[in-house]
Amino acid sequence: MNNIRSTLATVWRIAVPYFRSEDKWAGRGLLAAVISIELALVAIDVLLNQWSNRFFNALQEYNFDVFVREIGVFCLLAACFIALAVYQLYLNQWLQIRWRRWLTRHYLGEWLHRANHYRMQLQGDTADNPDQRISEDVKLFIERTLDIGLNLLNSVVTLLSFVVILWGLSAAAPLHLFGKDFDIPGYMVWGALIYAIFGTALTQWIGSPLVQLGFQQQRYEADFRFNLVRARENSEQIALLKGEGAERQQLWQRFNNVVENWYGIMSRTKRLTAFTASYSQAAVIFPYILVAPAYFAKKIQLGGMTQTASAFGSVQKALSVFVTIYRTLADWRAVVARLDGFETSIARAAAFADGAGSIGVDSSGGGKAIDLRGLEVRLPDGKPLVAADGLSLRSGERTLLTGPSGSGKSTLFRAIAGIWPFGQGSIAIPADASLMMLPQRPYFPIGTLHGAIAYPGKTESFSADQIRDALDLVGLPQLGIRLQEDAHWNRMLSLGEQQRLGVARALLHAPSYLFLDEATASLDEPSEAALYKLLAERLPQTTVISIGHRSTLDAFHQRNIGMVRDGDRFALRDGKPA
Ligand SMILES: Nc1ncnc2c1ncn2[C@@H]1O[C@H](COP(=O)(O)OP(=O)(O)OP(=O)(O)O)[C@@H](O)[C@H]1O
Repeated sequence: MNNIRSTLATVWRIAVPYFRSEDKWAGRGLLAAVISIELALVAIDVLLNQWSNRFFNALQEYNFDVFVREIGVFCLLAACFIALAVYQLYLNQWLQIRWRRWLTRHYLGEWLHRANHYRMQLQGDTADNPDQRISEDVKLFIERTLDIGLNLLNSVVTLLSFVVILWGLSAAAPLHLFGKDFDIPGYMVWGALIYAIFGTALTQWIGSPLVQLGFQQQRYEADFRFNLVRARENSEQIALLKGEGAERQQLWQRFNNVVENWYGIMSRTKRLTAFTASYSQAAVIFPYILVAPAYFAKKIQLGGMTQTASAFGSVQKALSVFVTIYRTLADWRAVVARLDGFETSIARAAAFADGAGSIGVDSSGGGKAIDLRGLEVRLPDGKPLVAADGLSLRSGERTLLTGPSGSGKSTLFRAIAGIWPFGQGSIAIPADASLMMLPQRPYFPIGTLHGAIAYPGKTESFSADQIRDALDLVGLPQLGIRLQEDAHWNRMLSLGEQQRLGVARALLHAPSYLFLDEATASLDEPSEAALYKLLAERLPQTTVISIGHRSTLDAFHQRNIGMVRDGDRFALRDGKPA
């Protein structure tokens, strides 16, 4: 029960913001329309139930006039039913896409906000495969929530309407057994209730493992898909290392998880279907058995019997809603749990960004330098990595940071960029400063070369001439004619060419602080020197902080800072490490 309550609370938390958003009037209007149509459909069911009494009585009495009139009534009811059903589906789908559009934008906004996506990865796998959450789970959540909600609403209203009818019919056809009448008020209603309770309890008992199995299935499928994509992305490395065998084996292992879990689902579903199919077949005949004695004792007519059977069917179906939607319900709960995990993980990542106990980045200061105060950078598990108290990166100065591999140079850059929360102390950044990080492997979105270089700015922020000039400067004039070509540039260009493009990007954006993390390490020394010279000439106002291992870099920097071991961590010292 607690479980159900917490699932419903989560559903409420995920669903309600849309109906309070800027699209609330469209959302509320469509929802109201869909609900109203559902109620109208139940009303038609009630009318059809009464119709069946009149129709079958007319047949039994060979009354042709009534028969013809009732055919007309049926056609009218059926036409209304069809029109309502068509529009209900149409409006329901319309609501789904508007709701999904809003929720997807909301999640994209939160996920891609201030490095939340990166911190979520650092936190472990509470929100594995965010792509699945944002694309598939949002869609399923909306579809299933509407489906289940409408089903439940239909059941409640059907129940209320038909219980009254069935109660009346029970009085008209008293329970007649062994030649005697038993006076049990509403005995058909009780019959339907007992039947439904029995069905629901057994369904829950047989089907409950399906919730967990469904959750796992989605996870294994997403894992398998993600690793296929990863193999595709790294196809060159795999081919060069002749890693196809290893790749096949680990993909196969992941796929085996999918298969094994699927066998579990199959065997459970088989049992559940055997039960639910028997249950619904028995439900067809059960009311006839209950009223047959009264019918054969000539206490009711054929119409009364048919109406009773159909009313019993409606009450029983409404009461057994759980049995019919069990599979959907199981999937839905798995989807709700995943979206809940995703939201929690985003919230934790966001809290980390500005919470206590993590590194604080203050970019509202009025100073002229980036100041590290009491900074202690740690690993996610809390182990100390770098102590950097009192370091000041003064405006216009060019600093080279050196130190052993794994000493935490890149992580220090991440902390300054504000994406590494683990640790304590603060980093003050001048309010008007713009920071740009150039890593060893720059990232280029798939698209035109023009857009890839302008990234993260908009394509139109730079003219084709500006981009061509920058390409000439970094030694890639041959790319000038390919600006409009769509490609996966990270795959197409050599690492050295990508690094030159990274420098072109920096020239165009002209940040006030430029951090180069081995950003030219794949180039030969003369080319690297030429690029550093270019940066000094073209960006004289920019403060440059580089990480690099080559001694030739010294010539382009005024200051050297070394990382030296200090107990269980590294500390910063002016000058090169010994
Ligand atoms: N996401 C992470 N989770 C756990 N440990 C990490 C993570 N990222 C980095 N580390 C660890 O932090 C340490 C410092 O890594 P970092 O990349 O900052 O070193 P570096 O000095 O830049 O090394 P290199 O010169 O080889 O590039 C390494 O031991 C690394 O394994």
